[in-house]
Amino acid sequence: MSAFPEGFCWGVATSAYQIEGSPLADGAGPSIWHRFAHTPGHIADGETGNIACNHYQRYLEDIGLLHELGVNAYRFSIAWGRVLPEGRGAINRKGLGFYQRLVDALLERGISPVITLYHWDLPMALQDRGGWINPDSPQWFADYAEVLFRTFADRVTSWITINEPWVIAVLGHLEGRHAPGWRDPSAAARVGHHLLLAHAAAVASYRTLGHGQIGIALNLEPQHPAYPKAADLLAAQRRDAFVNRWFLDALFLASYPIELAQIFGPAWPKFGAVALDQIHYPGDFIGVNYYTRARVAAAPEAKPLGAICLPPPREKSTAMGWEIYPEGLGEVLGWFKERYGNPRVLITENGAAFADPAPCAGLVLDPQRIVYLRSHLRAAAQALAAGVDLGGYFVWSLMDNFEWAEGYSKRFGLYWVDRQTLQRYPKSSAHFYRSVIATQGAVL
Ligand SMILES: CO[C@H](O)c1c[n+]2c([nH]1)[C@H](O)[C@@H](O)[C@H](O)[C@H]2CO
Repeated sequence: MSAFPEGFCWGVATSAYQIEGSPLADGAGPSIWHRFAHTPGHIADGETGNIACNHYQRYLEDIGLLHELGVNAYRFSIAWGRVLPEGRGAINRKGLGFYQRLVDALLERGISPVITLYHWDLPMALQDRGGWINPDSPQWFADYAEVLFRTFADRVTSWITINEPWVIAVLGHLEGRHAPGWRDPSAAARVGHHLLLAHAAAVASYRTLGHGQIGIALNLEPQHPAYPKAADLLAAQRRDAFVNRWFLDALFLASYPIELAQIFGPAWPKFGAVALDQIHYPGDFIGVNYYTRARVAAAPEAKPLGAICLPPPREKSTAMGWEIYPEGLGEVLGWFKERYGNPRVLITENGAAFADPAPCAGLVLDPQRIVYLRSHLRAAAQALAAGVDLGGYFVWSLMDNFEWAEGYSKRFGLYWVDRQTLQRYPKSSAHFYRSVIATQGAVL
């Protein structure tokens, strides 16, 4: 019996800097990840996205892999700097042309493009104007989005404005682990707000230019007390406000959790009612990027949250050290039905990195990933049966790629990529996912 309805959106996801390579080809302007990766000490093994998976040259081959999987959708991002090398102003027709060829080739194969406008690779030229702390950044983004809405108005009907504003604000501007590598609480708070304003401006623009659906993708992670202690419960609630409700409440309730002013202290801006009303723009769907949960223990010395996350037992961990916890996907999906008016939800990322073996006779055996995907797909099916308005599921990722600060050491793909030859090899999880799609989940 099929666990998912006819018309369910089955896809895989990637992002430009992680797979394309050729970051400066055909007039493209460099991104902040080009600069960050080329700065020694930021990326494991000193790797960069200069080559990545060379998708910029091999995109037709990769569309062949999508066809082999039987997906009906493909989520990818557009590199802003390929289209607008200076981030604003003159359009680089060669850069835009790559994405036009990619979209047309997808459509020829009956695969719906789901385009992420921004997956972390801000043009360096805009970073040199302050980047996302600049109050003009929402307009920069809306102008860039308009170029793409007009270019693809007749062909693309599913858009994601921004991938994981929390990661951009926190990893990029508070912890400094991602580009642009800042460690500034005030900047992080303002970046988060400007990203929400940018999302709202792009949604408003799409309402006049497009006739499809547009949303945002959030990284969401249940925060559970490590032990049945009041202090751990309070720490988990604080971290839930910081990781999850910061953007969920802003988008759906037009308010920031009160904990954020306590967490950020004087670095938290005094947002007025107008500013809060401007960020109340969830769009047509919400994208959920789900990987794991956190087990939170109180730690007064661990400023500013007063909380730490305990590592999961090794036998329940992925190669990233993240706990394998499929129940958490059902919990997160339930939030939308219980708290936020049951909007349309897409699982825009779900997957895992494991220490995959090298190919043998052209196939990589990855049983752990099959177990991971099966358990999470079952959780998604249960949420759907419980009334969550779930419209689709995207595996992260199509193929092994540049895993940001981890370089190429962490493999999330359904296809294994030989780092010497860039040859793609199917993993057994690709065959599993193909069977899930072909049976609408009946094999789960
Ligand atoms: C806590 O995980 C985040 O939700 C998350 C995990 N991931 C992401 N966000 C990003 O959207 C991808 O670019 C990463 O490659 C992928 C795997 O790390």
